[in-house]
Amino acid sequence: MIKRTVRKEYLQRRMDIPEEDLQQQTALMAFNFKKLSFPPVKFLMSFSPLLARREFDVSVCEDMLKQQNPSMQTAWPRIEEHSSEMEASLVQRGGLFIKNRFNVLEPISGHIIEPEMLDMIFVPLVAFDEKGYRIGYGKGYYDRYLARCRHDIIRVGFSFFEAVRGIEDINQFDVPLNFCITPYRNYEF
Ligand SMILES: Nc1nc2c(c(=O)[nH]1)N(C=O)[C@@H](CNc1ccc(C(=O)N[C@@H](CCC(=O)O)C(=O)O)cc1)CN2
Ligand SMILES: Nc1ncnc2c1ncn2[C@@H]1O[C@H](COP(=O)(O)OP(=O)(O)OP(=O)(O)O)[C@@H](O)[C@H]1O
Repeated sequence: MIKRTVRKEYLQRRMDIPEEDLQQQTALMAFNFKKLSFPPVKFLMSFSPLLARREFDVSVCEDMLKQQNPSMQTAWPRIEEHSSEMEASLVQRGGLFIKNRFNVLEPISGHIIEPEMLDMIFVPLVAFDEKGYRIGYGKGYYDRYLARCRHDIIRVGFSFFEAVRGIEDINQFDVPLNFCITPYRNYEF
């Protein structure tokens, strides 16, 4: 299947999940995330989920990582006005967030850190395949950003659904995940 077809199908499947199942699956995914062990994480880039579009709520997983890495600092993506670039903005507790043009909450204060600083990144996705390639909303923000990160950054995705068999139109810009957490299992690529 090609990205466009998979994107459409999985966005719809996500919207069709009943609310009570969503909560249960979120709990299972947090439980699965907890089973993984990672090297020390000093800087994490998380994301503010678009709950209306049924993105996975990463906050519990952020808290788990913070417990394991008490000095960890968390950054959130801030998109640029006139390009398809984004930056990691480091925010302290109580920092202010405001909705951007895609309705995503992003920090208005905080300072931008270099992508090379990040040890781990939670990557939003619509679907992923058996090799760890992911599909987002199709704007390429994450592929552009991941190209600027260290090669050993740990890329973690979360999906309510299992991997699709294979995405046909993968290109040289697509950066695969290292892990994808689903309610049923953890994938490691
Ligand atoms: N929670 C979250 N934060 C994120 C992303 C994301 O996918 N999820 N991004 C990942 O890139 C970046 C923001 N980019 C986004 C790009 C498109 C849409 C989106 O909803 N697109 C609509 C079309 C909207 C339009 O064109 O006006 C769509 O797909 O229907 C959302 C975020 C950075 N932050
Ligand atoms: N590193 C890059 N440099 C230049 N263009 C890029 C880069 N990465 C992706 N693109 C372009 O961005 C567009 C969107 O890519 P793609 O369809 O893979 O997005 P996506 O992975 O679904 O979205 P996202 O990364 O925002 O979640 C494509 O036209 C792709 O060629």
